[in-house]
Amino acid sequence: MSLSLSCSFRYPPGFSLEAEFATDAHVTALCGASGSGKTTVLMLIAGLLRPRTGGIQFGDQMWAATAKRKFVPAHERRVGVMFQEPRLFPHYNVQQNLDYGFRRRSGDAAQRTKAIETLEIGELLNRSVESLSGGQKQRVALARALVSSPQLLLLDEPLTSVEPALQERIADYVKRVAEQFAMPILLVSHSPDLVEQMAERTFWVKEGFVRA
Ligand SMILES: Nc1ncnc2c1ncn2[C@@H]1O[C@H](COP(=O)(O)OP(=O)(O)OP(=O)(O)O)[C@@H](O)[C@H]1O
Repeated sequence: MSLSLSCSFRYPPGFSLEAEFATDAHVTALCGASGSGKTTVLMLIAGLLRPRTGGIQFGDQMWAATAKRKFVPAHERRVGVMFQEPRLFPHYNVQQNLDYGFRRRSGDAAQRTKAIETLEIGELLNRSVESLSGGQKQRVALARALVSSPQLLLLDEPLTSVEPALQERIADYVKRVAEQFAMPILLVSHSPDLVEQMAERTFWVKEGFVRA
């Protein structure tokens, strides 16, 4: 499944972005310094921001085309997003957070079991989200995004708070999910090492420019 962006965006106070790239890799990375615009690209793809000019296409679906005044809203794109700060439901426990992702999009039971095992969250299922560490929350958020079976998964700095011993395993797992479940993944990272481990294709983001 291919994703292509040819668009621009500007935050009112000044930061502007131009993205011009296309990929059909299982795992694609956007790599760049802090403040270069990586999260802004993810938000445009997720439909949480609207391009100022140009368009965004995923497979045969045109998600945004400013010339045609077309904009498909976030909830119609079936995109899973894991933000840098895990956005879990604080009043639900871990199990209930996973159930939310699973039921919402009739997920795959084998994938759910595998996600729990690989991310080592089996012992956390009855814990409240508030009691988890940053790395534990990140693993739960990643599992929730995976079990909701999106057609595209966006991960913002997925392994930053995960301890190094687990990072490699999770990186391998994410790669396998992208291949086996036909779920392309676009991830954002400032770490070239991590990107090298996970992604088949990398695009560099520099001061608001992303180019193939
Ligand atoms: N809501 C906003 N309003 C105005 N400017 C913003 C807004 N959100 C982000 N910016 C600015 O846009 C630029 C790009 O931000 P973005 O979050 O996309 O960068 P990033 O590469 O993901 O950074 P980091 O790696 O630190 O998360 C930054 O200069 C940031 O200050």
